[in-house]
Amino acid sequence: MASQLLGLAEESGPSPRESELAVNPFDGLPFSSRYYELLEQRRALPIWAARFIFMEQLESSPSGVVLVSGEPGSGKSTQIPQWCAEFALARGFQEGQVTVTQPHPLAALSLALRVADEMDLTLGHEVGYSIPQEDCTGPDTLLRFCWDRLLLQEVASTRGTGAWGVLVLDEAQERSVASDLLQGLLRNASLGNLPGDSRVVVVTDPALEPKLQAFWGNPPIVRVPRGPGACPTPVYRDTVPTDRVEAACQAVIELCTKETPGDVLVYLPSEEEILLCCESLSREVGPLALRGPPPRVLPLHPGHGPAVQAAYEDIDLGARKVVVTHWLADFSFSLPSIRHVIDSGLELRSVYNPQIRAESQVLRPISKCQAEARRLRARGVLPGSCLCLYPKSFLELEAPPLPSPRVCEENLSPLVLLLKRRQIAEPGECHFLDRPAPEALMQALEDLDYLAALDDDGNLSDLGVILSEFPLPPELAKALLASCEFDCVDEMLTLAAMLTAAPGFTQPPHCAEEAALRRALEHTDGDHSSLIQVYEAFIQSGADKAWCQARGLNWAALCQARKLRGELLELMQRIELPLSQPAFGSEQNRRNLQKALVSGYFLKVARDTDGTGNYLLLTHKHVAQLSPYCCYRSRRAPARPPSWVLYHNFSISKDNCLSIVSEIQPQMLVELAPPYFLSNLPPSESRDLLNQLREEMADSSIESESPSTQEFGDACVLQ
Ligand SMILES: Nc1ncnc2c1ncn2[C@@H]1O[C@H](COP(=O)(O)OP(=O)(O)OP(=O)(O)O)[C@@H](O)[C@H]1O
Repeated sequence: MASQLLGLAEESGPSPRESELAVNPFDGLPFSSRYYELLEQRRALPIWAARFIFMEQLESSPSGVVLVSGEPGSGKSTQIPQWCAEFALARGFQEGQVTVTQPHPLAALSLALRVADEMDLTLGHEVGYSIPQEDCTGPDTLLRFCWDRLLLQEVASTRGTGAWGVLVLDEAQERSVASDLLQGLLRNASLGNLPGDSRVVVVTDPALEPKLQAFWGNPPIVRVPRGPGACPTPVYRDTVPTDRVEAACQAVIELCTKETPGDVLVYLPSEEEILLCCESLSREVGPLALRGPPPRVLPLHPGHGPAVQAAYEDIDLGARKVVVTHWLADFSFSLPSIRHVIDSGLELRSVYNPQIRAESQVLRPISKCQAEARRLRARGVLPGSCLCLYPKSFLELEAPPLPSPRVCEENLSPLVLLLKRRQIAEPGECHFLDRPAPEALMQALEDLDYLAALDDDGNLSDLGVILSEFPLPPELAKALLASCEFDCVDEMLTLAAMLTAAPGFTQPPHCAEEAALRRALEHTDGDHSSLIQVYEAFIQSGADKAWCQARGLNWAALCQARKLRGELLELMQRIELPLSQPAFGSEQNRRNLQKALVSGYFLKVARDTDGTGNYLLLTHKHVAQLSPYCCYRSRRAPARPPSWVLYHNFSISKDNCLSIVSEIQPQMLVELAPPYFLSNLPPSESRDLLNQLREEMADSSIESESPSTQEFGDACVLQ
């Protein structure tokens, strides 16, 4: 037994005198008093009772796989990684470090902070984390928390060591694409870098246990016993409120005025509603005549960044915390002080439709498993409450039992590119927990083929190999590669970072002054150039937060874009791609940028056929409008909207809109898109126009090598 070998302080529970002598086996330093303070809390977690059995199963599992199943908050995410580290330490870390995956980057960061504290080790040294644009690990890191998508990217590309002694796949019930795929690959033993005597621990909510048990072929299961304390019986509303934010605010105020003790957790469907609710509560709870200090209202969603950690802190002792969140806190972020839950029963999720290559924001009931997880958040020794802002029949009739597998709801092109990368598996053959729809896989293969990422045999081409190195959607990676050819790498790097970090305006300006400041950042060439202009102005401002606030820009997202840009630049230098000097603003640069963009985004082109602002998408007969934040709509004296546009996103939710849009010339499309893509377009007036243009351009290039065809002629190297 690993822990017996180590004789860890946890086993014996030393007296204060003994504790002065106990030494942390991971860094050789004496344990601090904080370690013992946290050890008391750890011992009180339900999972502590399963410690012995877990260590035994980890040691002796015939397949090397152990399944851990337990309710939210029972201590799985914080304790299992530490026990795995003890196991690996007893074996001298011969097989490599312990890697723990999380489906949300913020959860990986937050857990690394907590576990480093509990283990009395230094974050960034023995315990680290890897999330987008932040690698807080070092050569001494023994235990790493990692966003699951990053790990998948690491094992598929040449980045990272890829070796681990124990791999913990946490929160399997969330069904992220990366977690499902990693399980499929491990199950097939398709990962060449899987070391000989390594272990895999899959951690889940009990609701997914039977499915995982069958998938993994009956591995040993460690079931975490139920914790002490009662779980409140949910109280249901008779109807679903028309204004969820208002209903949630009123319920919080009622709890506050009744002075019912305990922190409150509010679940709303979207980030937008979380922000509205926080604003409204901050206004309304201040004037309440309460005995203690006013409640602290805290948002908990990905856009709030590392500040979400405040939900765990007790800065203002005695002040009630009201944490407003969404699906992010269904299974992650166990806050022990919560006693009251207010649940809207809904979630807003982005769902991809491969047939029309569009994202839609779908407002839907949460699964029964999520509803139960939310209710369990109010469990505790003190009496709690769970108010459901919907009738009991609502979820009984409409909700699925488990969260939907994301592999059935996301664009699979990046996934297929990764699978093809190390010939890990043919996407059609990979062992998925739930198979994605065949048409979704077909669309992904078709798109990769159009992007020239595949060769004639359907394997990854040389270009495809380079594309797979980038942590970007394939079309954006292609545009970045094309920028090497068209001498606009500097600008495209900025654009790739800005499109990924998405720091654009998402709310209307608050006042005339803000609107004027925003207008000054708009570029006549379209939204893509505006994004570059915003980034450059942000850097010139010295990355100033107040500068961003005055313009309604997300400062944290812009900082993230700056980091990502640096990361992409480093990657390009490492794989020795040619770079080019900045030239933003020149006419030549303008054209080059358009060419690079069209090279990657030719699949996302639309045409306004009659000047009314109704755009017909080229790849299928769908009509869309420009987003309200598009620069062509906010111009003071709008000229006729551009006829041909290239867009970054098409969303078919409430607004059916194209966002991040720039004008293009159809000639450029004819030159830069693969000819068979144009031939395969569904019949339309636009396709006829393009084919006509192609013939004319072919004729004129035979007659004379005109400057324009010469200019486009060098463009097909990447096809
Ligand atoms: N980031 C953190 N900061 C401070 N304390 C934390 C943090 N994460 C967890 N804890 C503490 O550890 C306890 C156990 O949480 P843990 O995340 O291990 O449970 P879990 O079973 O994994 O639940 P979930 O499935 O919700 O993640 C919490 O009740 C809380 O006291």
